[in-house]
Amino acid sequence: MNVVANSGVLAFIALGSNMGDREKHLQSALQMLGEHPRIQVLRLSSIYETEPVGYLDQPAFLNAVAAVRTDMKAGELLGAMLDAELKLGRTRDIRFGPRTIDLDLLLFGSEVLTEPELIVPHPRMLERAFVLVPLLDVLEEAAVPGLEEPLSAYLDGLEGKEGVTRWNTGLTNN
Ligand SMILES: Nc1ncnc2c1ncn2[C@@H]1O[C@H](COP(=O)(O)OP(=O)(O)OP(=O)(O)O)[C@@H](O)[C@H]1O
Ligand SMILES: Nc1nc2c(c(=O)[nH]1)N=C(CO)CN2
Repeated sequence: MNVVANSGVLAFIALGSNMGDREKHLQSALQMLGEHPRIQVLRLSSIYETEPVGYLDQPAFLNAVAAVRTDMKAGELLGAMLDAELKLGRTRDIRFGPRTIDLDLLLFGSEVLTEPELIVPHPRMLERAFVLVPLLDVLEEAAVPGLEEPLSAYLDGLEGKEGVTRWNTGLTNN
């Protein structure tokens, strides 16, 4: 266990992979986040296999969401996430295209940030069933700032949610 204990901010991170050993990439990213001295991984959603969205000519993804606690600022947490992506061989070629690992910061407590390099809540999360389905697995105490309806109502209205199916896995955060 690390130093964060019960203080700090509750944040939610989306994980996605559609290249190589997808499950291993999710597992490694989660492990790297958990080994960071200022990040405590609290919960991991179920893993979902999801049809690609945005750029369609690419393999299916595995997606999940982790709930973490940190005493870092949002920008510092994003830095740790980018480090983990780089260590796992992430390159940025095609926008919305294939990737070994993608880590997106969905929510950081109730903060609203609009810097170009960090927008929170994540600007596309409400349009993405591959984010909302796992987020609803782990979201308990966190509210999403600025919502007019419960998060599940946004998922109900989305096309493409049939493309999100539970993936049988032993992957767990325990
Ligand atoms: N909430 C956020 N989470 C992660 N990155 C963000 C966020 N807001 C802004 N960014 C910026 O977006 C940049 C590009 O991110 P990335 O390459 O992961 O985009 P993408 O995965 O192709 O698209 P998407 O963000 O729609 O998933 C990052 O370098 C980061 O600075
Ligand atoms: N199903 C799915 N589709 C995507 C994903 C993803 O994680 N899952 N990530 C993207 C890049 O932002 C673009 N499209």
